[in-house]
Amino acid sequence: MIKTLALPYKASILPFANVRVFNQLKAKGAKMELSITQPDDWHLHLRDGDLLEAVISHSAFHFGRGIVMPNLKPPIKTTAAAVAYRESILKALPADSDFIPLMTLYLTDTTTPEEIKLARESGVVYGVKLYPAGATTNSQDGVTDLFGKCLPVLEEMVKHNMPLLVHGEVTDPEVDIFDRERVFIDTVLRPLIQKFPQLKVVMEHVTTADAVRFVESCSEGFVAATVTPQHLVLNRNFLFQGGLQPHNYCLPVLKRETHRQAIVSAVTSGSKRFFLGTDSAPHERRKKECSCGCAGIYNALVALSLYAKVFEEAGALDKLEAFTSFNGPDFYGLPRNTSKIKLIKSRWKVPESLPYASGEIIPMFTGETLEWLPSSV
Ligand SMILES: NC(=O)N[C@@H](CC(=O)O)C(=O)O
Ligand SMILES: [Zn+2]
Ligand SMILES: [Zn+2]
Repeated sequence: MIKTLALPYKASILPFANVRVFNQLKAKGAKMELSITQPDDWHLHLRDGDLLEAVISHSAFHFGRGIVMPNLKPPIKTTAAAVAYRESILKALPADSDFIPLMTLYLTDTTTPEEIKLARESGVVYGVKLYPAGATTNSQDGVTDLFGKCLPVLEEMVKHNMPLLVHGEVTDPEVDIFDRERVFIDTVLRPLIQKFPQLKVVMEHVTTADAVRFVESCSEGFVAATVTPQHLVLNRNFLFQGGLQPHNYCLPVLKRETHRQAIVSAVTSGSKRFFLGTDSAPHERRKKECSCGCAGIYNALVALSLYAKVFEEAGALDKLEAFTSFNGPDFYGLPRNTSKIKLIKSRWKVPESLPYASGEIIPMFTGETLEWLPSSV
């Protein structure tokens, strides 16, 4: 029985997983499906309370595991808080779900090396998140001076092989918002990696050709990057298409077309350094559609369809599975999933709104028709 998350589709399905055969069938205009190892989401915002309850089933349907970001209010700064947050996620999961939340800690100027040790010993914390203070949603408590305040913690992280997950933008208001990732690489990331070559670093949601070049220049296995669907399919024109588009606003902000193309080339090249991280970031509609709207795109429903589209259009469907399902666990030193998921080449309509107890969420590509419908096997 095929389950499709209440998104009905009509298709005469020819099951197979071979991309060459797939292309032959495509040429003949037949309906097609891909079978791939269940993907994981290596950058995910699940929130808490009724927002958590509204979104959890979407991520749990598509992904085996998710690296859960700690930027709650208040942030998840301790292992004890991460353990409690994990419990509330498990409680909110649909009864038949095997989804595994991989927890993270929010790094502050006062995080202690002992906390890193506790995190590693807990067996449920898989990364420590660096938000430069003020860089993005709920980052007020983030780090103000990484090299001045966090060296002992970083040393401890190397000792425990604990990855540092980085929102890579400087916060200096003098720096143009479109340059903040590039400047962060030069002023923070490169010196950091020179100082700690053994530190595992994930540059989250890369948006520029500069980030791609930087990640490719680092040692494989130590520095990697997550890539969101929006930075693969949208450029900055989509922020202003026919008027201001708040649901296309996220941080780092969308960049110009040449940067988008560089990211597409990087992920479809088959490089092991890049893997799936949706940065799915739900906000209640009124917090996006207002005079000072929040950054964050809710893409959990559409992410796999969009990644598949990007790889298909690049003629690289044979590289999709490594990006969605192999490179992430390999980098984190975790086993790959053994279950499978299908992507059916069938048109489906994205819901216009997702109502929940406190309001509604507007999903990315609201009301539009996409191809590649994810379904369970
Ligand atoms: N990406 C975003 O625009 N927003 C994220 C935070 C983040 O990942 O920077 C959020 O928590 O809403
Ligand atoms: Zn971020
Ligand atoms: Zn994020």
